[in-house]
Amino acid sequence: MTLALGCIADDYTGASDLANTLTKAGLRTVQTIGVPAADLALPEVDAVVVSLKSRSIPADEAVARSREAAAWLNARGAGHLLFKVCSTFDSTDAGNIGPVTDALREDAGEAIALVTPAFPETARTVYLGHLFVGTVPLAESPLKDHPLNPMRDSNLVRVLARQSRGQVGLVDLATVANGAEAVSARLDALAREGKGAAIADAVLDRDLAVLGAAALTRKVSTGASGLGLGLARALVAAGRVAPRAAEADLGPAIGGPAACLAGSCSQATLGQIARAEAAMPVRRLDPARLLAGEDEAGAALTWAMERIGAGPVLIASSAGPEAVAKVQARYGRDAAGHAIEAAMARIAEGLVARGVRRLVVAGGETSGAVVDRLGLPAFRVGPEIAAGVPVLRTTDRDMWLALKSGNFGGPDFFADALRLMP
Ligand SMILES: Nc1ncnc2c1ncn2[C@@H]1O[C@H](COP(=O)(O)OP(=O)(O)O)[C@@H](O)[C@H]1O
Ligand SMILES: O=C(O)[C@@H](O)C(=O)COP(=O)(O)O
Repeated sequence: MTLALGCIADDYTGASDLANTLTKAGLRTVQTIGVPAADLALPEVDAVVVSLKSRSIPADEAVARSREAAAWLNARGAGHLLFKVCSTFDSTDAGNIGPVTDALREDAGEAIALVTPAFPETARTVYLGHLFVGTVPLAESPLKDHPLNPMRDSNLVRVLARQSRGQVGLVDLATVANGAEAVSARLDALAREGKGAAIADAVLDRDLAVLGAAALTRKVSTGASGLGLGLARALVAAGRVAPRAAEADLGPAIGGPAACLAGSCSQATLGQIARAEAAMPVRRLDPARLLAGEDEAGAALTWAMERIGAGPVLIASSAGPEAVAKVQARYGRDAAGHAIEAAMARIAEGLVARGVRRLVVAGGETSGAVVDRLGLPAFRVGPEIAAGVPVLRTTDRDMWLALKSGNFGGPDFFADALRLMP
């Protein structure tokens, strides 16, 4: 298998978002969980997205895992490596976007990497290096209150510079408007000035096509699904991939009980949980009881099993910024996050042990904890539920999943997802 595109995603929901974008653009794509075993049987594909859970771990560990993934992808002939990060640039001043980009770029012998989280389809645009989420700058968006990585600076040149060893430059929209050659020339000029990375502006899909073509002339780039779309279009335009329609049939219906788990505290997910109350029973975990050592997970599982015969159920830990701040002040940010993720993973394991084969999970870290606990090796990509969220089918057993980035999906996301998981 020779890969046209090798991708390393820093979380599992981000990986399925990218796999969805690449599939829609005509690339046969598989999403693996972690760096695959050497003997993992994979279908013939154009792109592999290796999902890591490396967004919120120490930078040196994120670098080591990303290098392992790069080695696996390079061994399969990956023509270009895309490091997939969040379209809201979720990270802290300690990393990990800068350190991983630096490491992958240096290993590939490149002087500079193009970096852009722009993803216009989900209203993430970058202008003069400033990231906008919808109509507001990143630092005024709900991401300012993210439980793990509050984003309080919209200027990504500054944000990335704080995480990087070298300096960071800008490829502005006026340059992007002049086409891929102009972008490449600007990258060369910035590299001569000693810059190791450059944030690239993009506000429309056509800007992504330009950035994809420019990125493809180098071995490594960093971005969200938007850059994935640009790279996919460039690969097709260059004749390096023959585009194909997405697989229509991922296998027979599975049926049986279905459940949803939500650990994201994003505004979008909070609204989706509120809407789900009209459609299914909803159980809210009490983080304070859970962190005090009470068996909240066991109680939620018992609650679920009493109801699941009658239809899907939703279990959520999600809470608004004030409640999250209270829990974090008492137990610590990371300890609280990890304990809640572990409880969600335990609930998922219990549900699957009791026959659930249709599972929707909201939240990147939450999805990572759940999928790791279930030991799922890889997914094939099915139909799109909402922008950035596909239905997934496990490759080693009959199970449907949807891994939803906290911020994505329409108001009725949970019901929308279950409708596409027969
Ligand atoms: N009520 C809560 N209080 C504090 N932290 C929470 C609460 N509910 C969930 N969390 C934690 O918040 C984090 C949410 O991150 P994640 O699952 O990646 O969602 P998103 O996709 O919105 O980023 C997780 O670590 C989760 O365990
Ligand atoms: O690029 C995006 O916005 C998503 O693909 C993504 O990475 C979201 O991360 P979470 O919100 O943590 O799920």
